[in-house]
Amino acid sequence: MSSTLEADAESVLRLVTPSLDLKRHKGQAGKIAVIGGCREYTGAPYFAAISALKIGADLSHVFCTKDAAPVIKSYSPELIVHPLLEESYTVSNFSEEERRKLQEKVVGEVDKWIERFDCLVIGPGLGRDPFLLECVSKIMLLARKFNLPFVVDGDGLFLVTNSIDLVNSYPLAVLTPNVNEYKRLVLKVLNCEVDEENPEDQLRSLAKVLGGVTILKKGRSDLISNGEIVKSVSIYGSPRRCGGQGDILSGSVAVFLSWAQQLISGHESLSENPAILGCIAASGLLRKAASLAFTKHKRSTLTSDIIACLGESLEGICPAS
Ligand SMILES: NC(=O)C1=CN([C@@H]2O[C@H](COP(=O)(O)OP(=O)(O)OC[C@H]3O[C@@H](n4cnc5c(N)ncnc54)[C@H](OP(=O)(O)O)[C@@H]3O)[C@@H](O)[C@H]2O)[C@@H](O)CC1
Ligand SMILES: Nc1ncnc2c1ncn2[C@@H]1O[C@H](COP(=O)(O)OP(=O)(O)OP(=O)(O)O)[C@@H](O)[C@H]1O
Ligand SMILES: [Mg+2]
Repeated sequence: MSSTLEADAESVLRLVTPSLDLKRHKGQAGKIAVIGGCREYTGAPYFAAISALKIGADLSHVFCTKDAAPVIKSYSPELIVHPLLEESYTVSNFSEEERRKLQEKVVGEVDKWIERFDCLVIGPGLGRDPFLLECVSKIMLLARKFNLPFVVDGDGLFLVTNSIDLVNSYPLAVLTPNVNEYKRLVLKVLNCEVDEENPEDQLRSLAKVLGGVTILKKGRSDLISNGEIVKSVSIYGSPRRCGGQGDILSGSVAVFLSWAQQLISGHESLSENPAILGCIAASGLLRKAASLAFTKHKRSTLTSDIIACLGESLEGICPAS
C-alpha cells in the first residue's frame, strides 16, 4: 500500500475536533439523528447514537419504530427517542389512501425536526420492511432538500442499492458498506464482481459513477473515496469482529463530518472535503478504541467495551485541556 494512500488519521482527528470552550452553547458541538431501530434490532441504532455522544456531540436523537422505542430509551436516558416509524403489519388492513396518509404523517413529524440536525445516520438496525423503507426514502429526499449530510449504513444501504437515485450525485451522502454491502453495491452499480486486486481503482470508479458520493469501504483496511481521491486507514484495531462496530463507525462519521463542515465553513483557506475528513477521523478513532478495548478485555471484548474506550482514545490524541 503506497504511503500517500494511507491517511494520517491522528492529524485529521486533531484538525477537526473542536476545542472545548465555555462560550459555546448546547448544540454547537453537534446534533445528530439516527434513523433506525425496529422489532428485530435495537442495539444497532443505540450503538450509533450513543457513540456520537461519547465522542462529543451535544444531542443525539433516534427515530425508530414504536416497538423499538421503549427498548432503546431503556438503554440510555441520554438519547432522545422518537417512536415514529411504522412497519407493514400496522397497515395490513389499510387502504392505499390510509397508507399514503400515514406516510405523510411520519415524514411530516421528521420534517418538524430535520432542520435542527447537523447530520443523519440512516440505516443501523432499520430492518427491511417495504412500508418502512418507503417512508425512509422520503426522509432521504427531505434531507436532500435541506442540504443535510447523511451517512447511509446497514439496511439503509439495502434501500439505496435498490434505489440508487436516492443518493446519486448528492455530495453530502456518505455510504459505509461492509464486505457484503459493498459486494451488492458493486454488482448493482458497476455490474461486476469486487476487484480484490485493484480495490482503490474500483472504489474510486464506484464513487464517481454515483456522482461524487463518499464511500467508506470497511475491512482490514478501511478505504475511502469520493470519486476523486482515495485514502486508507489501516491503524491496528482489534482481532475481535463482534457485531456493532460498524454502528459505532456510522455514528462517529456523522459527528466528525459535522465538525469538519463547521471547521471548513469558518476557514475559506481550507480546501479539504469534510466527508473525507469525517470518514478518516471516525475510522482512526474506532480502530484506536477497538485496540484499547482489546488490551483490556481480550476475547470477551464487546461493542459496548469499545464505546467505553472512545473517550480515552480521543483524549490520547486531542486532550480536552
Ligand atoms: N446488536 C444489533 O442490533 C446489531 C444489528 N445490526 C443490524 O443488522 C442488520 C443487518 O446487518 P448485517 O451486517 O448483519 O447484514 P449483512 O451485511 O447482510 O451481513 C449478514 C451476514 O453476512 C455475512 N458477513 C458479514 N460480514 C462478512 C464478511 N466480512 N465476510 C464474509 N461474510 C460476511 C455473515 O454471514 P454468515 O457468516 O453468518 O453466513 C453475516 O451474518 C442491519 O440493520 C445492522 O445495522 C448489526 O449492525 C450488528 C449489531
Ligand atoms: N478484517 C478486519 N481487520 C481489522 N479491522 C476490521 C476488519 N474488518 C472490519 N474492521 C473494522 O471494523 C469496523 C467495522 O467494520 P465491519 O465490517 O465489522 O462493519 P459491519 O459489518 O457493518 O458491522 P456491524 O456489525 O456494526 O453491522 C471497520 O471500520 C474496521 O475499522
Ligand atoms: Mg453494519
